[in-house]
Amino acid sequence: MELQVTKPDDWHLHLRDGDLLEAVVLHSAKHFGRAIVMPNLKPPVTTTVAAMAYRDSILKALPPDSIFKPLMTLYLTDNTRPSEIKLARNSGVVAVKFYPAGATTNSQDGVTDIFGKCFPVLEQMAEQNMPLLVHGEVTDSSVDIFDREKVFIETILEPLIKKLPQLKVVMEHITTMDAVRFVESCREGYVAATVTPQHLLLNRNALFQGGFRPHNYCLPVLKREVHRQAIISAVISGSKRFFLGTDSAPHYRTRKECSCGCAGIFNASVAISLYTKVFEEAGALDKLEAFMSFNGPEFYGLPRNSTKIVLKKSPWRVPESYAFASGEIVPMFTGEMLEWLPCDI
Ligand SMILES: NC(=O)N[C@@H](CC(=O)O)C(=O)O
Ligand SMILES: [Zn+2]
Ligand SMILES: [Zn+2]
Repeated sequence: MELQVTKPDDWHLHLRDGDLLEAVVLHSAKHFGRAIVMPNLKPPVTTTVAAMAYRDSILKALPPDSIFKPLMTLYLTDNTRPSEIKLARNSGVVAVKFYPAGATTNSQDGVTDIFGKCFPVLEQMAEQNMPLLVHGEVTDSSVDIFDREKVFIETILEPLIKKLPQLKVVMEHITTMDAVRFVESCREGYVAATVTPQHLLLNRNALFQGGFRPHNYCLPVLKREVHRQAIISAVISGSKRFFLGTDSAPHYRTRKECSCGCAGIFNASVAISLYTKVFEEAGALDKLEAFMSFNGPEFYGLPRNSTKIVLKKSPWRVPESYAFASGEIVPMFTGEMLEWLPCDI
């Protein structure tokens, strides 16, 4: 069996820099046309100048014949100025990322009060039609880690959208039925969400299957089965509000398997196979192409990719790990068999 689809894009991706960038970028460039590249480097990409330099280093890490296009983002801080947004827009930066300070990997320079100092920046973004990409979790240590997305929606996102209804917002890597309901309740074309393979295929039991599984640890953390089911229903509904964002977030094996392991799952090499598995198992392969290749560009006001890929039903085994001179990276579904193989035409 074969399925032809328009080449997908990845609307949420971590490419890192230095050795790690060189190690992972080809996995994304192989099957995705474009990717929104997250700015949570050390130090973070807070200026247009830094975003352009980062873009250059990504392009340099690609083979000369690659047509993969990195779409750049800025990391919002309490000190970002409205003038930086204008500059970013004019330089081709596509979005601004809002990390609540302390919410996830390399977020310590993130925002402490979105309704305070950042507000003029958000107004400028709404004016420039620049989307705000959100890591939607509160950081309050009194809020249970499994409730942080829900509380973020209630205390930050709902009031934010009320105050600035013209601002485009993407709720990244949604994990709960609360997020699904929230996104569905907002104005189409203004609020959307990315969905990862891990939040479609794994519930929180996957963190503790026969022992602790650090390679299934990401943020927002995996949730209960009811939430996973709600996210599947959302993506197979055909709604334009949901689109592909892998959140592929590589960390070396030594940084995952240790006493304080990093959050993040590397899935760039398996993502298309895994999304296809989800849609096939839900009997919704007819909705896969819009989710992978149409809804994202439409939200961002970009054209669809003009080339196609083929998904072949041809079983293959996911490597146990990818070894590089700089270290080893363990992919999602390590060592397991997958049914669908994405191929270029
Ligand atoms: N998802 C993760 O668990 N980690 C991401 C950060 C993020 O997307 O929140 C990372 O950069 O490692
Ligand atoms: Zn995040
Ligand atoms: Zn991410």
